[in-house]
Amino acid sequence: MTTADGLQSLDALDCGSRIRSRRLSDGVVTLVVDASGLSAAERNKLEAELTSAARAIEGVKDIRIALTASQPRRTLIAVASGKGGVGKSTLSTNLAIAIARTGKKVGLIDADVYGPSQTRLLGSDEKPTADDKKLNPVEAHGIRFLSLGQLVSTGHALAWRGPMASGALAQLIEANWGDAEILVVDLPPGTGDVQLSLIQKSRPDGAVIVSTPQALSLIDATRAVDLFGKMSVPVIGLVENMSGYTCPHCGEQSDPFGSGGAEEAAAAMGIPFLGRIPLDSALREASDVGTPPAASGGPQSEAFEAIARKLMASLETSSADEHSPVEEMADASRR
Ligand SMILES: Nc1ncnc2c1ncn2[C@@H]1O[C@H](COP(=O)(O)OP(=O)(O)OP(=O)(O)O)[C@@H](O)[C@H]1O
Repeated sequence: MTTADGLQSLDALDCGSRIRSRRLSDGVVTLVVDASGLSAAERNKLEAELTSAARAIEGVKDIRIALTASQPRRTLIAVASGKGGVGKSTLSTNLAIAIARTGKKVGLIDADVYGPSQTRLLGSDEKPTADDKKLNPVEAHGIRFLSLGQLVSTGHALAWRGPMASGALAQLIEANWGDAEILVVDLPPGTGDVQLSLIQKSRPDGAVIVSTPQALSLIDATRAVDLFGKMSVPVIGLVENMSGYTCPHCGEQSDPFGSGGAEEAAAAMGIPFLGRIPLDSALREASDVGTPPAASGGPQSEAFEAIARKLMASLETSSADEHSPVEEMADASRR
């Protein structure tokens, strides 16, 4: 086989399509190979396969292989709350969509073992397919998503103990997220196994904590902030949901759950306040029928867009500056 034929023969290997460039000069083969999405073991196997094939080419004395990964680094954002029912899933859905509308590729993971609701919120009952035991996320409203709710039949309880729930979460995180740049994870309420497993195994880049304005919810939100702080996950900020109500009939403003409590609590904890989402029956109705307001760009989407902008600005600051304000604030909340 001639040298040129030898180099060309590498294409016939299973991994041949990953070769981005090849050169043979003075008996040295230099290959640039795309190793995107491969585990460490798979990268070693790929390197060994190419080395042995290149060694068989006539006149080859040395082989140099450069493995590159074109896959973007993914930013993992956990959305958490201390208490249930405060609107964590509603925020996760609409925040993910609002970020996607800024041009980012976004994935959403519904890790709420107690009540996965993203299939309803996104109006999709499509089941994910799988390749090589990896789940393929489903598309809806400009984002991709996976939910524990897709893995069980509707109305059936997820009676999972900690390790099972953590295993299922790992399956969702290690799915085929392709070119997704940001993954938003909708966590169950509280500070239990799923939160700990996510923090320990996947190290989120930041956490967004949701609370309603009243004291009981804020006390629990403080616990969630404390958990992330203790585990060195920067708390990006606190969102106040169900804040202020405008009567659709008479237009009177009222505050059924109080007002401004989350902003004060954020200041007291030394973490940023990301904004408030009004209590709005139109938001609940749209969520119930799987038409997330953030997707339409109407009046109900404004609060989510503003929070998405603050969150993105905070992430950009923290990636530009190694010891970012977010981390400093997380440090402050740890002290
Ligand atoms: N700002 C809001 N205005 C009106 N209704 C809202 C608002 N936020 C959430 N809701 C409604 O409150 C209910 C609970 O919201 P959601 O499921 O998002 O909360 P959660 O914190 O994720 O709950 P869980 O603890 O069950 O996971 C839903 O019916 C939702 O539509």
